[in-house]
Amino acid sequence: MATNGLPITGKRCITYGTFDLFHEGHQKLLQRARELGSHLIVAITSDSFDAARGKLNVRQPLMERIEGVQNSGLADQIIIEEYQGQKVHDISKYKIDIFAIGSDWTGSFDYLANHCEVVYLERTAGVSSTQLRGELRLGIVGCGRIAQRFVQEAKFVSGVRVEAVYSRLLSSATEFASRSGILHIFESIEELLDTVDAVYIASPHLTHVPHVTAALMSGKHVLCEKPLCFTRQEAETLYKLASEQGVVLLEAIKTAFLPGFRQMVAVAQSGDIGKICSISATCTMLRSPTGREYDAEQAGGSITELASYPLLAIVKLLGHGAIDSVSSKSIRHSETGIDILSRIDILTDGAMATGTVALGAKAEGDLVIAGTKGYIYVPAPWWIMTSFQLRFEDATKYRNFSTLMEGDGLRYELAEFIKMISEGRSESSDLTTKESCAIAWCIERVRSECQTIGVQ
Ligand SMILES: NC(=O)C1=CN([C@@H]2O[C@H](COP(=O)(O)OP(=O)(O)OC[C@H]3O[C@@H](n4cnc5c(N)ncnc54)[C@H](OP(=O)(O)O)[C@@H]3O)[C@@H](O)[C@H]2O)C=CC1
Ligand SMILES: O=C1OC[C@@H](O)[C@H](O)[C@H]1O
Repeated sequence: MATNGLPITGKRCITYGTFDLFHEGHQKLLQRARELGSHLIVAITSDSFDAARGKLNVRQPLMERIEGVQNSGLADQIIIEEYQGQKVHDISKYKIDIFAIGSDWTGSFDYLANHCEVVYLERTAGVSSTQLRGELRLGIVGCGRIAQRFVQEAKFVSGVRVEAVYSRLLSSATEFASRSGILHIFESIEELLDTVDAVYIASPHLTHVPHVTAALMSGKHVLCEKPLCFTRQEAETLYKLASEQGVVLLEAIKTAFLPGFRQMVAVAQSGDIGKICSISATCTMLRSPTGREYDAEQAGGSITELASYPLLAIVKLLGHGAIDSVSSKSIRHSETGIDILSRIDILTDGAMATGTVALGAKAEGDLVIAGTKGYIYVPAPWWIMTSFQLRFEDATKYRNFSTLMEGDGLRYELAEFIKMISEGRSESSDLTTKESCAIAWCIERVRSECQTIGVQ
């Protein structure tokens, strides 16, 4: 008898894994799996499947991981695992007798016992891909709403451990640390910086520049919440400092790192919609007038809180060097004076863009990118996009795109940050230094020349 062209002489065994940085533990596991039968199939996870299930810090691309398994000489056949539920299909397709997997998964695959024998293999103690990748010790500065979400998301990114926290108030940091299982709490940012390899700055806007500066000065990699700063000069100074110190500085505009946004940018730039001539991006989030976002002393307002998102789309799609003019109009809050709704207009040679942001008005948060041949429509909330549609004059010729986004999306920026550090890269193509500086420049122009058209 033959299955997929392969003769069967005994039991057929299958095992699954990522096999990143192929090591002795993998070798021994495959050896044990091989001894269970006469034909061993090794299923290696595809890059996109790993990303979709939240395994975001795999060092080697699929081809290199395949090579690692091949070089072991232990696999009779290698296949790729691409989707959830594939194991059941594989067992039937390849006429599998035994499903084998490391004992760290004990219990997880008992459901396959209806299809074949399930064996959990002993793992080699003291060696793992995680160990080989090493774990970056991350400190968090500020422990408010975004930090709370971030610390949960960080659990899904391998190669990093949130180790310490510093906040303005020791009581806040202590409470946050005990809720999140963080070991070290510090009363000063300097003490925190002494203990970690990298920091995530999640404190309010006006603290970003001093905190980032302190971290870079002490040679730490920095992931900083948006907006990184309010002027181009500040942005350029910070990136120069990062480069001089040989560390990574990344602005955490989460949208830039989402699989959906990456794909949308690629489609927009593919020529399918022709030449981009107009962008309209709206981002509104109602916030309490008593919160940080309405506090003028803390640089509150719709522009500082939300403009990073539309500006990211505009700068990414029109080009960081293409912007000729930036202007804006705002409606302000009668009591605090902050802008509760602002419209930013950007012109380039041959294209125009509008970003609308609001903390005190609600609108459809969609994104429309118009081109000479068609347009892209991204439904609300586009800044955490998971789908978009390509549309044309002939309304029947649309194409739908959808991508998986795990959690609330923050894990992707962290995964890119960790990858940059491990690969010794100072630039991310998702959000380049120049793009981040251009966004800071637009915020600077808008803040200095904004026309108030009324109060509410
Ligand atoms: N990417 C995203 O989706 C989001 C990004 N953000 C960005 O993150 C930043 C923080 O926003 P958010 O979490 O909403 O804010 P919060 O007001 O909820 O939290 C801010 C935290 O910073 C602490 N803090 C205040 N001043 C200082 C200081 N001088 N030094 C250290 N810590 C300080 C406060 O703690 P304490 O009790 O100690 O004063 C508080 O825990 C903003 O810049 C915002 O734009 C915000 C939300 C979402
Ligand atoms: O960037 C943001 O996105 C999420 C919101 O909750 C937050 O206020 C804003 O800063």
